[in-house]
Amino acid sequence: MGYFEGNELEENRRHPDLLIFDLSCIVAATDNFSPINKLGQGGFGSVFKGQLSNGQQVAVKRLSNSSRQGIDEFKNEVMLIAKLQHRNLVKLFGCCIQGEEKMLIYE
Ligand SMILES: Nc1ncnc2c1ncn2[C@@H]1O[C@H](COP(=O)(O)OP(=O)(O)OP(=O)(O)O)[C@@H](O)[C@H]1O
Repeated sequence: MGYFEGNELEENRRHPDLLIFDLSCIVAATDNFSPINKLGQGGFGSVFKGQLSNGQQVAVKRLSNSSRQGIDEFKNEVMLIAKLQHRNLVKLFGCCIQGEEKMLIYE
């Protein structure tokens, strides 16, 4: 929770469905970011297909180390997308921030 403090924590409370995923859970879901599971590549980094232990299919957007995007931009994207829920947009399930790893978990 260290990254989500003050106003951000308040935002997080308004979006109780937004989950903070454990890195080990994402590693297991994507078979350690196996190239076989790669869905595509964006400006932010690679996107991987994954399956959570409960069977839920997810898309994991992994910030590449070479990306210039920092923790502030990452937090902005999480908070912004969380507010942009719409039937025509993929749902943001949550994020994972652990060490150098920053990821967005979408439907
Ligand atoms: N939720 C998802 N489900 C299935 N495939 C996805 C999903 N999100 C992204 N992808 C795949 O990954 C690719 C890259 O997605 P991403 O959103 O990172 O890139 P972008 O929006 O094209 O670029 P940028 O990050 O510069 O805005 C997409 O073109 C798509 O093929």
